[in-house]
Amino acid sequence: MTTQELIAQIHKKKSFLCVGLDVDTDKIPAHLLKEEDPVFAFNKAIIDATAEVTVAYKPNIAFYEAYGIPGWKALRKTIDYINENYPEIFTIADAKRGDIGNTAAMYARAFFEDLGFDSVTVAPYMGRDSVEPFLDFENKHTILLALTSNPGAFDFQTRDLDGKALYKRVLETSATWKNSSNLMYVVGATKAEYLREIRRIVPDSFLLVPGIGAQGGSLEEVCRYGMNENIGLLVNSARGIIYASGGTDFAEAARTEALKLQAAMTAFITE
Ligand SMILES: O=c1ccn([C@@H]2O[C@H](COP(=O)(O)O)[C@@H](O)[C@H]2O)c(=O)[nH]1
Repeated sequence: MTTQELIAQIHKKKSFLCVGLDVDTDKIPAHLLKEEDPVFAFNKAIIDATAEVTVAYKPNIAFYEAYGIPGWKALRKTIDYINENYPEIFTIADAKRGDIGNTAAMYARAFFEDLGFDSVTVAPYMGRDSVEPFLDFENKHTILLALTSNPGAFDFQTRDLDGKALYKRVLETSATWKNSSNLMYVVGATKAEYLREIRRIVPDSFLLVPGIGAQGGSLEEVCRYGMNENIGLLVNSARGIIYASGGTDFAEAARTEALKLQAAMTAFITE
């Protein structure tokens, strides 16, 4: 998907909501456990209930890898279901990969070519040659970890490197790489106060912002400091939406939560 198509969809749906599909079989409604593929059954119901107000889905790959081969099958069915039924929706493989160049190229093939995701999250710490193989793919997007939502972000990312915080070096340096227009960045909603500064460095890039809902980040602050003239944000919520109810009404409850977030987002979108 092109960035322009993503922007058009945001304006059409008046939403920049990304729903996280982080499926834990200990948390899904008990009646689904009788299904042949409970993870896919859960995702399908969540997707159908939320697609109208959602512009991106983000399965975190850990939640599929944890179930071995059945988990990978559920992931493939999920991405195929989205691509076949909701091709206008942007898909993110939250895999946080990063390795030497020839290995990175295989990760890129796995997520972009084989699975057919629009984007993948990548850790920047092995540097240019570990990221550029992802950037070679046209109309595919590499979402680099910049300033993450967890408390451990302060262990390294905000530390000084030659007079500048490491996360700022990541933003500045990556922007000089080949095909850097295919880059987006992860910035945690719990770090909203950094967004003004981040926007000075990457004014035009899309930011994937996890950390509202269960992690306590503020949507209002993210919008106030992080929005650019193309909106430029994909705000993710997983647990706050997909586990809104543990009963048979789980999909309806997820839709209600997604609608609440979309309504809050709409207020920030000016035509
Ligand atoms: O900095 C980061 C990077 C990624 N994540 C991921 O986003 C979701 C958040 O889920 P919630 O349930 O809405 O908290 C999850 O997949 C994380 O691994 C993040 O939280 N922070």
